[in-house]
Amino acid sequence: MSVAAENAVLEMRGVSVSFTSGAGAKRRTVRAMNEVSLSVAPGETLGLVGESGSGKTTTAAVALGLRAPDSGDVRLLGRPMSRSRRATAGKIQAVLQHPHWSLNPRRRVGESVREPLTVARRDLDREQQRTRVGEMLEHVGLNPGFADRYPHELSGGQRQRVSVARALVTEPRFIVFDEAVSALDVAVQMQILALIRELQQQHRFGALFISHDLGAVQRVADRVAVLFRGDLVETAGTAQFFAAPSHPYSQQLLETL
Ligand SMILES: Nc1ncnc2c1ncn2[C@@H]1O[C@H](COP(=O)(O)OP(=O)(O)OP(=O)(O)O)[C@@H](O)[C@H]1O
Repeated sequence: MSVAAENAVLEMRGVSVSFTSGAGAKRRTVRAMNEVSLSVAPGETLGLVGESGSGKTTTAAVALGLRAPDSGDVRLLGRPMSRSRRATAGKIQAVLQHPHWSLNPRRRVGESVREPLTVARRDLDREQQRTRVGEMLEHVGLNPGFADRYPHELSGGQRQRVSVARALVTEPRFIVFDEAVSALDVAVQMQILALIRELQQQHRFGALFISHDLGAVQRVADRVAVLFRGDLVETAGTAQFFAAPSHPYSQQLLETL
């Protein structure tokens, strides 16, 4: 085991997931993940790239403890991954493509940011939780007064800042960003990517940054892992990957950049 894997926040070893769909002659099985091994160290961002259908979303679901693999080993902070929400509460968070998947449109954003605390930080009373929410909003560059607004009153970039605040509020050790900037304008993407980097330096969370956008990955990731039809075909340092990708599929991906 490598030194990085020993104290990894997330580690997958030989993880496989298959899906079977259809019936009779149309029945088919897809290997969404085939013996995938990867690790994410504290304070590190692993970029995960690959074309549509390569297994990125499935890998995210396994990394978040939402899907148990058919085989292989998944460890969070050195312990076997639990699928119990209570066991992982506060330790893992996700930032998804569309803030409306994590922000309830009928709830003021302060309540959405507070919600993870109600599960993970029962030691804090409501007032303490509200104070923490205000601090978090400021931390992601929003006025604490945004807590009283509804998601539709915010711009796309502001909403994604709220999603980042919600993800960070419990001080998680590991965050999955799944196409987290893909729906934003380029200028706003840059701001959010810079924010993620800045927050990571302060909080040292490990991150899995999933994106089909290689430019975004180049900006935010320390290492890059490439999925091709469920196989992890290459893992390399970001500079090395973009300068000289070793796998033919990686080279092909970079040609489209
Ligand atoms: N619930 C499911 N039932 C059947 N097949 C599935 C299911 N989820 C995923 N698959 C298949 O598994 C493979 C990997 O899918 P996955 O969504 O993980 O890829 P992806 O890289 O995230 O794609 P995209 O970028 O389009 O979201 C695909 O062939 C997909 O069709």
